[in-house]
Amino acid sequence: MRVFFIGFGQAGGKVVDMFIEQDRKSGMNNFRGIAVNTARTDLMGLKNIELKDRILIGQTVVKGHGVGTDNVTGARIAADEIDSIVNAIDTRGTHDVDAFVIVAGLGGGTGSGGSPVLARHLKRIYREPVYVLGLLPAPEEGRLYTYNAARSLSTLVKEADNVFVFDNSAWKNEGESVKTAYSRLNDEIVRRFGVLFRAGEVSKAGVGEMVVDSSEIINTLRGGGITSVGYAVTEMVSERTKKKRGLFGGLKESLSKKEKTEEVLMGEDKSAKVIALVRRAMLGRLTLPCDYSTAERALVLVAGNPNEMDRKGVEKAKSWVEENIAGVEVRGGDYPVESTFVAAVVVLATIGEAPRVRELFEIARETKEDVIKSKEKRSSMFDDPEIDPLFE
Ligand SMILES: Nc1nc2c(ncn2[C@@H]2O[C@H](COP(=O)(O)OP(=O)(O)OP(=O)(O)O)[C@@H](O)[C@H]2O)c(=O)[nH]1
Repeated sequence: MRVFFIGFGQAGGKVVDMFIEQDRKSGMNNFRGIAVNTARTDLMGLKNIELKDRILIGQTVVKGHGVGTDNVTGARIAADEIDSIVNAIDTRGTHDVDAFVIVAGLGGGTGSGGSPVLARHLKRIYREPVYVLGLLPAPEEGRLYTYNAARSLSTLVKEADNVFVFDNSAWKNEGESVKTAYSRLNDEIVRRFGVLFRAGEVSKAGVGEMVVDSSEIINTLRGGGITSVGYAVTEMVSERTKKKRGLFGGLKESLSKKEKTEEVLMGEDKSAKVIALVRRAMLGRLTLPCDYSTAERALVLVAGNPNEMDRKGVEKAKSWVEENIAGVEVRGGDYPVESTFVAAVVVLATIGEAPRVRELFEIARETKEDVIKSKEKRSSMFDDPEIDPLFE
């Protein structure tokens, strides 16, 4: 899949910078990316996005210092400067792009407020789908972050074609602060979404048996709403690969009778391993912990060495996923890469129930009520008819 990333705000910029780095290292050149921010220093800190692709907005309003966690200002600045953002995207080239992915921390100001505005405009201008990868704040960051994230997320589900959610709090370790966890969390994000977004593109390892096309990813995400992604990885080198690579590698292709029997057993073994890997991906830690049985659609992607791929295994794993989600649409296939590792990605699309999202909205509702009450209290303190102001 050819993806155009837009990193909005500090967190979004950092994550997109890492996607670009990963893409460069893989030599595949599938990703294109720009960063948009109201803070000059955040843009200066990026390493892989070219200087000309770092767009500073809101200079006349915040003078390059960021919007200070005010996402209403973030949204206003994005709306005022939408032409220059879209222009930067256009200049970078969009003719061969399969999808746009906006990445943003939903708890802050610039990315939280700006990403729904940008999603709306991109959807109006382009035919390609517009997805958002939204990072949820940890509760310890305070109620303002939670309130911002709830407002941003509720707008994003209306404006974007689908929202991938990554919950920072689900991924930081017990006792660890979210700030010290960032680089580990970002590695996790880029690893799983990198495999997903690169699917369908021809890698050095060739073409897969059951190739996942970008249209399958797009169809999986068609239902909108929010989506969570599972991932698992294992080292999986069959005896045959080892033998081929080993001391006698290349000397003989014909296997003895005993070895042939072993191959058949290994075939089944490979299939069982693929199924186990996919189960681990879906039942393990998801980007957003959720009730997977409420997912409307799913995509199963197995990436690894073509020798270790097993069509039957992928098919059985897809059936297992189908039995466990609400809907019946499960797409999937393999994706060959030159590696001794095999990774499974399970996309649980259009989820109906995620406790963290419910909690986020609950806290946001209470926060709004508290803010209104304290405003009323403050204004009543000065609201004394006996005391005349100096002038009206
Ligand atoms: N996963 C992850 N989350 C981050 C990172 N940096 C910030 N966040 C989260 O993103 C939210 C804040 O968003 P930022 O991107 O820093 O804010 P911004 O969009 O630049 O907006 P302002 O700074 O208010 O102008 C918080 O909930 C942070 O926990 C990061 O590198 N990785």
